[in-house]
Amino acid sequence: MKMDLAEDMTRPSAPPSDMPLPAVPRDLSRWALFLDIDGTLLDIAPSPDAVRIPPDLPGMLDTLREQAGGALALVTGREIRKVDEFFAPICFPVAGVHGAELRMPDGSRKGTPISPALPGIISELQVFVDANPGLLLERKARAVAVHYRQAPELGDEVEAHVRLLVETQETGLEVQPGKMVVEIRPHGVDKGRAIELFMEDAPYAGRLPLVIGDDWTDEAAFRTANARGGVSIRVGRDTRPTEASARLLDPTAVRAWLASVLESVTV
Ligand SMILES: O=P(O)(O)OC[C@H]1O[C@H](O[C@H]2O[C@H](CO)[C@@H](O)[C@H](O)[C@H]2O)[C@H](O)[C@@H](O)[C@@H]1O
Ligand SMILES: [Mg+2]
Repeated sequence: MKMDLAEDMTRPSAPPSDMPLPAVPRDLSRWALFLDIDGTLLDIAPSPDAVRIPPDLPGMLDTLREQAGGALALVTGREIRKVDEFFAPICFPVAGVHGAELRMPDGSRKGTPISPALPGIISELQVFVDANPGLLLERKARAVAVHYRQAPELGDEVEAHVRLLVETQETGLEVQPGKMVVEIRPHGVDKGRAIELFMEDAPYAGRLPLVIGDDWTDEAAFRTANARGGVSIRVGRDTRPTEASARLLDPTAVRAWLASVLESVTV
């Protein structure tokens, strides 16, 4: 059975001593904020559509964006259309599908081509999921995810099956493991590269990236933040290796920390 180390909420709540809590930035004009969604801003739920959006979260993020001169983006494995549903009516700049879709602050979009191999892989995965109760298929335009949260004992089998489909032929796709999920995303994209693209232009250019994330896909974003002298904050209680330099324990702590950032700049 796969270990979902990144989110075992039953563990004691003390952070590892070598990972400090992040300092609260006082001058938001120096920072560009890049925030992951699932497991960071939102608590993990039993299934992708069961997440709860805290009612005050969209407004708080919007105020943060305003206080940061617009230099905030959501960087997520979700599709942009799903992010818009979550935060409606507010439309944030977004890197969706682990960086395969981008919406810039002016509303312009960039996206990687859809792999011609994807429809066939999705059909095969649907058969696999139908044959294994508890598995759930999440379809995206450029990607697909097999969730095993309701059948954790199938984690290894899911990953092996997905790797077989993706890695034994030329697909232009890559396997992206996550929390109780194995995803397939376009080759050559990651959250770090997405942040680099945002950082090329106003209002992000010239600022320091501050990245908050909780999962394997966020490690590329942490590397980008670190390489640019920014701050990388890992969310979680476990001790798995990470390139982040600071830690917050869970999404509740993230939301409280972001509220404290706002307080420190608006007082
Ligand atoms: O990059 P993120 O914003 O963290 O998105 C990563 C994936 O998150 C979602 O799946 C995860 O959250 C679900 C809801 O809490 C949970 O049920 C699932 O087990 C997690 O893997 C989402 O469904 C994926 O599309 C995202 O790529
Ligand atoms: Mg996440």
